[in-house]
Amino acid sequence: MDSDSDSDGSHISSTPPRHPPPPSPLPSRRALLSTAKSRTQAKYTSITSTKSSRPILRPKPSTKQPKKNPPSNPKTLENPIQNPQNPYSSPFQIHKNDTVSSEVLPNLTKNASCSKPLIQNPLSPPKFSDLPFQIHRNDTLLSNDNSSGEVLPAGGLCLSKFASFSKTRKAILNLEPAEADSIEPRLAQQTEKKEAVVRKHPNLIGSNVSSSLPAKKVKCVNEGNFVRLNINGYGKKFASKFKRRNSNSSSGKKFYRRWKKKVGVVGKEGEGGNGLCDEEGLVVEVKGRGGERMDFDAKLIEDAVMRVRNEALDENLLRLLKLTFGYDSFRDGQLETIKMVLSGKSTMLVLPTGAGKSLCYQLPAMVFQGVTVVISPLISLMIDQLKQLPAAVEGGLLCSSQTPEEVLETYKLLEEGSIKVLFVSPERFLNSEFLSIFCDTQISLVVIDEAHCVSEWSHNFRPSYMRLKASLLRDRLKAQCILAMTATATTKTLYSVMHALDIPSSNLIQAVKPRDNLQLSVSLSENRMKDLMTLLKTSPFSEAKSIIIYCKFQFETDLICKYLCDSNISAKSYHSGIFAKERSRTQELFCANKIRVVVATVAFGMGLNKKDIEAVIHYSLPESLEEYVQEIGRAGRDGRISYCHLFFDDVSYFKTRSLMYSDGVDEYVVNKLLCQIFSDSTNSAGKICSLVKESASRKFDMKEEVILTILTQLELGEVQYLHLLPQMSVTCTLNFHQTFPALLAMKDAVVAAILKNSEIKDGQYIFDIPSVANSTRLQVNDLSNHLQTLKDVKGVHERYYIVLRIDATAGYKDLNFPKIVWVD
Ligand SMILES: Nc1ncnc2c1ncn2[C@@H]1O[C@H](COP(=O)(O)OP(=O)(O)OP(=O)(O)O)[C@@H](O)[C@H]1O
Repeated sequence: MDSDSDSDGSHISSTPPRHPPPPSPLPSRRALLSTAKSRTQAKYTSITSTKSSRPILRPKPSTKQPKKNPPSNPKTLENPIQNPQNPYSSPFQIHKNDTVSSEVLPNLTKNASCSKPLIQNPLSPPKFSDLPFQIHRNDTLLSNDNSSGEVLPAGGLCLSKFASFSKTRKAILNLEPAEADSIEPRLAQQTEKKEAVVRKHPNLIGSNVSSSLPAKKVKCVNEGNFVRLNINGYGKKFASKFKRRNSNSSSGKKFYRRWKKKVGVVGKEGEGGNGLCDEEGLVVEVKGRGGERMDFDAKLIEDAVMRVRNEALDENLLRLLKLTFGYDSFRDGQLETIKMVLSGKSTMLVLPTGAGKSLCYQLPAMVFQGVTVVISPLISLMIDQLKQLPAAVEGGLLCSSQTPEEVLETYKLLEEGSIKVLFVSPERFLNSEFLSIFCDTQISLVVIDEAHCVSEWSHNFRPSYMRLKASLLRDRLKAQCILAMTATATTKTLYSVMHALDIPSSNLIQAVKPRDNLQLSVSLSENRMKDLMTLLKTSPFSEAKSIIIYCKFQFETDLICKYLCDSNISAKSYHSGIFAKERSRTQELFCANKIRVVVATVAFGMGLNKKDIEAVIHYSLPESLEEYVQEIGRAGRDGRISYCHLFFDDVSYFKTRSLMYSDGVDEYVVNKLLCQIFSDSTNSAGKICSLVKESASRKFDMKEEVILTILTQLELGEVQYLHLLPQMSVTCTLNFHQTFPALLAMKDAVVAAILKNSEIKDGQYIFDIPSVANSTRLQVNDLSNHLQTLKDVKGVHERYYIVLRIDATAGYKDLNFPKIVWVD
């Protein structure tokens, strides 16, 4: 691709315009537009130092906030909307080559007659020239010059230079053409065959589950089901046996059928999908890829695999690539990564979204004798990746939505060696049963997808990713090699991920592909709603068919959505306060282009597989540059010009700034939490206790993930104070309907313990699983299983509990918690 001159920073090269070019923009004093081709040389160091991605735990700042300086000039800029005299009525203009951000900005400052630089006071909005919105190109990026400055490819990686990393430059791939042997004609034959034959792909969701699996055994009414168990009291309305049985069986079957139907959906490819829950309950869409499968010649592939096993030469790898994937060449970074992984070197791979990271584990997975375990944060991602496995690679999936039968079937296939690539969620690592299956299964490679989630400094930190430490992966799973992959990470994040996973700095591979099809702009706004509406009516946004509007707060998304709908713009809001099913529906409609706009919080985007998003608008400031880059990176994945606009206003700036500390905790509340866990007289070593996520969050005024982070730290620190168990719903209600409870208690010790630990309400026994587990000395799992044998469990799990086993209480008071958890 042609390189563009540094100066203009906005020329779009060789990228097809999505729409006819917008009319030449009028020069506007109001419009602060740094059209930015994102081939950049971002001044990232200064940005990271002031607004690096935040850790989940950080000391709360002193309550004595420095006094705010009064805004230097509240009316810094004239608002053309409010000023009818202003000839430049549209505040939003996308500048093309001729409008140079570096010129616009000083002019703007001048025009705005700001008496002081905006950044002078730490609580004042920063100077625009210091803001992350000027994204300059960086020609050196494409060169092999290691001295190149900071890199900020929009939608891809943002890195600042970091001394301890020796960045591996992208290899200039100069592969010899594959030997002119029989591959070409056979490939041609395959392609022909492909049109004629649609073979059933082995990597269907649930294909690991035999379709002939017996459906859940329907118990006969007169079978010895002497108790009726319900969770969280949901069975109360089914007081009568008849109603309850009906309801229970239908619900259970529905879930089972749902899963089965989904299996069918994926298997049949291309039919409508059903929802699936991820570990956090998000319902996601499952769709087939629709007849893109490539028929394959097992013999040829086997031969190619053997050649690579003998010697991982470029030509051998290329041959395998062609045969398995049908590609003629490797993309930047792929060959290098594959070779590293095949030689057993743990590697950190940073490639932009869509650059082909998956191939870097898919191909080695074929070559390795053992299993490749891929850890992925969302079920939707796992399903996508499973579907994208080449037909020659058998895949499997373990997730919370599977029935016990499906899980067992997957374990069986693993044992038999019929699964080469296994997708799991990080939460699985809480499950000792899961970990134990790998005692007899060789794991050749562990892949950590979205590896930035490992770092507390990343924009998507997940406490459950914290346990993915090299020690666990190597000691417990006996993983021979680790491949961590991400598209977006700051240097700090990368450093902490590589540190946690024990990846040497020399094993960092990054092939940065600047997103030069994104046009970035920013405007000052005093009335964001009004300005947003104007923006949406102004070219090029008025022509964009698919738009995401990011807001900080849930109420804003609802408000804007309503406003848009009232203005005949089809829109839906998306935030974590909306039911998972509805969220899934919104995503589905958006992907099918049935709605034009999704107004969302940060909750929207991970796992979103839509290539033709034409605009991303930030109604509110993102919390970090990393977040911004990731969010705008969702636009224009089809390579066509796309537009990203950010509204900057003082109010949201100050709000965002103050909220940046909301993830912080102070010593007092940490102590309160520790007291609850350890000081409770019932909580001695070996005991199990539970915390209700929502109410603990309210009680201690800490976000759920902050609590989980603290608990994980207590588990993974030098002393193991506790052991986190998989989340579960722990309140149960029992109905005894065929036998007297006391009689049953004489036969069954668990029932006896339940009676002792229950509260009786309306003839029902309500108890808490950890209390019964403690008094019976059973593990919660065993207890739950035992309860299942008494009666099917019915329950909508609305409230999740964090269940933990206390391992050590001595000395917890000496924990100087902030020192343990506060990084940096
Ligand atoms: N060497 C290659 N030649 C041609 N196409 C390729 C090559 N490698 C990967 N692709 C294609 O590129 C597309 C994106 O690949 P992939 O999904 O692996 O990207 P990714 O980097 O994992 O993206 P994300 O960050 O969204 O997960 C896929 O359609 C894949 O088939």
